[in-house]
Amino acid sequence: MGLTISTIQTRSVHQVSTLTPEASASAESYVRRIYEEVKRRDPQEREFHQAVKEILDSLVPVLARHPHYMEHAILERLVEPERSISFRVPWSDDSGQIRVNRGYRIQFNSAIGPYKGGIRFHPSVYSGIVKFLGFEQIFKNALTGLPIGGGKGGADFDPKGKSDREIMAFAQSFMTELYRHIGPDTDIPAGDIGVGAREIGYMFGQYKRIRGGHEAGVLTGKGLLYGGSLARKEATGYGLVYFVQEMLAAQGLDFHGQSVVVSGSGNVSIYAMEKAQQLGALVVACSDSAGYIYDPKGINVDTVKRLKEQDRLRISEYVKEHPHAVYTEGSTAIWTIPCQIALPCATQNELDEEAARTLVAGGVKAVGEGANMPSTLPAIDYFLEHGILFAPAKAANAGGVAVSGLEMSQNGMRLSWAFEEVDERLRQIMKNIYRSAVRAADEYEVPGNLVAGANIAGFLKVADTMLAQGVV
Ligand SMILES: NC(=O)C1=CN([C@@H]2O[C@H](COP(=O)(O)OP(=O)(O)OC[C@H]3O[C@@H](n4cnc5c(N)ncnc54)[C@H](O)[C@@H]3O)[C@@H](O)[C@H]2O)C=CC1
Ligand SMILES: O=C(O)CCC(=O)C(=O)O
Repeated sequence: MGLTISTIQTRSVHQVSTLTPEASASAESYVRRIYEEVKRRDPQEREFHQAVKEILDSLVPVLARHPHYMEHAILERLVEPERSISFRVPWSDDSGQIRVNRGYRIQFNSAIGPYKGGIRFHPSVYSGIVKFLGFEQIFKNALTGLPIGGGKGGADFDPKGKSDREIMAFAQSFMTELYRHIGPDTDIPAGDIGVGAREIGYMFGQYKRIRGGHEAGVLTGKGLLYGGSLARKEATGYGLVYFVQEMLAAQGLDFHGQSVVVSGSGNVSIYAMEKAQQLGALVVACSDSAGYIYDPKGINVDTVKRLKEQDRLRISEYVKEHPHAVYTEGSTAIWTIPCQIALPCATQNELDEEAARTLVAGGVKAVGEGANMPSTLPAIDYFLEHGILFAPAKAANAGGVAVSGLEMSQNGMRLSWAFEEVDERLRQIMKNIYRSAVRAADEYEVPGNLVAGANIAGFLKVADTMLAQGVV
């Protein structure tokens, strides 16, 4: 079915017809000043600058219409974490050698609830990555409608090639410092890249050992045997597809019969592929950091699950079992495969402007971000300018943290909901997020621009709460 979006959009939404030029100019110069100050303070934190810029560009019409947010220095306060913790993580490897990594927890904003956000173990982790992720989490968590603030953590530890014992030693040492900063009512970490049920299990065990008792609600993404929620594992990927489903439905489209490319082959990617296939899509490609596989018959998700979740092998192994599929070295070339729906689910900045041009030339109709900040700012602009339906990460991948919120509720009530019940709540939350983003985009006269809509809707909730709580 054909698809057109009548107005040309970009991320920057500076022209709002109902505002005076003076109000817009004053808001623009204010956000420019904030952005320059963020860069001056921490010049090396490029990913954080990018995340801040995306939000600030969206907020110009809000600030122009409601200058009291400027008067109360809401943005100055929002871009500064409430607390940044960085710590030493010593551990010994299987040869007995002592190694040292750096751990982080950024407690960014607790206006609407306790800090909530995942932990990433990856060699690229540094303050700029943890801060961008924590900053995104503030607005994403607000969009879920649940009472959770924004935080994020991680370490520059590389889990690749490590034995199970080494992973446990690292996770225990990480928690031996982290435990004093977290708790079911203060800060509730979960997984992210390199941190899944295994790592959460080791961290939970260590927390319990240090603290005594069984505070189930201190971590989410736990195993089902000790307080985990059904459907948390599936939640980010399924939620992404539910969000894109809403976005497609508004244009009279659906997943059925569409060819889909999904980057990554981790937690988000696997369950995005599974749900897209359940809805009748043909998922033809996925990747890992080394390369991608193309399977014209449709990716066998059970094989990917076994290779990645169980055997922890490279995606290149897939072609041994499915010889009609093709493996290609180099992960970013996955975007050269023509598709109708692209779901970047691997990592930040994995989809640049050149990839966006290639996807548009190949006939892409919709892009849904499963990873955090997977598209560069020029790539987002290119999609919006070319009328591509674009589901931004902080709205589209909010299903994971939303079900984490539901896991906290179940832990608090000491009960466990059925898979179908959690899945249905997730579906409803994703619908609500989509509607809030559409409504905010309409209200600020950028209809169809879900980047601006999601940023504005998330911001308003946090900003109004901060106003209500005074200067803290
Ligand atoms: N796990 C969750 O619930 C949520 C995760 N996210 C985001 O989704 C993304 C993926 O996270 P998970 O699936 O949890 O991690 P994961 O560790 O389970 O999987 C990450 C996948 O991405 C691949 N990858 C890493 N770098 C890559 C690269 N440069 N090119 C291609 N593939 C690459 C890895 O090989 C792996 O297959 C991250 O951006 C994360 O922040 C967002 C919301 C929730
Ligand atoms: O489930 C959570 O608390 C964290 C999810 C997360 O890290 C994310 O939304 O990026």
